[in-house]
Amino acid sequence: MGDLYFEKIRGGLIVSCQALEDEPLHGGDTMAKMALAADQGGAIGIRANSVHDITSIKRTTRLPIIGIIKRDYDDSGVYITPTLREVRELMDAGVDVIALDATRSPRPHGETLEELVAYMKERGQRVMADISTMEEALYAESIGVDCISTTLSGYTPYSPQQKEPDFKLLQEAVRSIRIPVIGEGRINTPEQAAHCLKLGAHAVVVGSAITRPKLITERFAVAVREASDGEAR
Ligand SMILES: CC(=O)N[C@H](C=O)[C@@H](O)[C@H](O)[C@H](O)COP(=O)(O)O
Repeated sequence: MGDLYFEKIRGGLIVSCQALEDEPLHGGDTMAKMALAADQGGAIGIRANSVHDITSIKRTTRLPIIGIIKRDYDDSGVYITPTLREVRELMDAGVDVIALDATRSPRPHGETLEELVAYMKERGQRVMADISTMEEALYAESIGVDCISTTLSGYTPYSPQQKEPDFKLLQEAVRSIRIPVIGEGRINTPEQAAHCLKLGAHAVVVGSAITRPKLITERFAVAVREASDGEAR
């Protein structure tokens, strides 16, 4: 029998509920309320950052959780679940899947992706590899992760920098990889989310377009300003 988790999320929308310290919605039970709204709106899963948010989301909804801990270490650009310390914290909190940076960038303290994946798999923990290129996707699959997500395309210097989701990477990954491929990153409209599924994504993760009102407001504000400048001319 296949993994029930992947059956449950097949063809569904996962909502990323995150607000960092410098964001207006950070703190309290705000992300739990976001997760409840996502649940009521038809999401089939949540992606969340930090033990605090994960614990409060678990009190509010029973949706399965992809957990991460974003932590900056001085010597590294790797910030999504960078080291064993964050992996252990997430395993103690209990999440359905741990997502981690699976790019080529060196990790803090000389730790390696391979070691972290082996640690989790030995303990029966599902792992999602956040990748930015096909090479990283293939490597992550070869070391035994359970699924990959296109999360980091556009966030490494060697991946395409674009406003749109990386449909090309998604499509190539779906063609070449046997484990589930999740579409994630800059999916800003329902049409783009649907397109990811048409390309063969197992599920999609949408964050900012649903749970970051400051960014959503900025998009409207820019459009309105440009329209009113056009009128004035
Ligand atoms: C690059 C990075 O740090 N991505 C983070 C990963 O957890 C989140 O900040 C994103 O919100 C998430 O990936 C969903 O993407 P978007 O918000 O574009 O829908």
